[in-house]
Amino acid sequence: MSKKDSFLVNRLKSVGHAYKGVVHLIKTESSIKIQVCIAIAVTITGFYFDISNTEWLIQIVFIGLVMSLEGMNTAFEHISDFVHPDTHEHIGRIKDIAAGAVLIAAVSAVIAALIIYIPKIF
Ligand SMILES: Nc1ncnc2c1ncn2[C@@H]1O[C@H](COP(=O)(O)OP(=O)(O)OP(=O)(O)O)[C@@H](O)[C@H]1O
Repeated sequence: MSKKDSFLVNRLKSVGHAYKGVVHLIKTESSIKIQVCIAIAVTITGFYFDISNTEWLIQIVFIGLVMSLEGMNTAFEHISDFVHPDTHEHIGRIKDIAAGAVLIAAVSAVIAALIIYIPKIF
């Protein structure tokens, strides 16, 4: 196998691992399931209100941002529970900060959605 082939094969394998991670996340995390439902609902709403290309871009970026941060938050929870299964102040803080990052993105996404849709509804 040439060097180029092995590079491509390795990239494909990495995508496969990442795909497995996404499937695991969706199967096991209730917050991600809710976020997928919200993503589907706002996508339907986007088509209904015929939002502009810029509004689609903002909506897609926020959906990706919230869901990818949720994935990182879950990864932090797994690492925390693995390295320190017992209750510890630092573990609690690490989990709170990771969850806080998701909250910041989610609040920003809600504000962006209000800016996009309120003028179209009223
Ligand atoms: N080992 C621990 N030590 C101290 N506090 C913890 C510990 N585990 C969890 N906590 C506290 O409980 C909160 C919830 O943690 P948990 O791991 O249950 O996440 P969660 O938000 O319920 O996420 P999920 O629904 O994905 O399980 C944390 O943000 C933290 O404040």
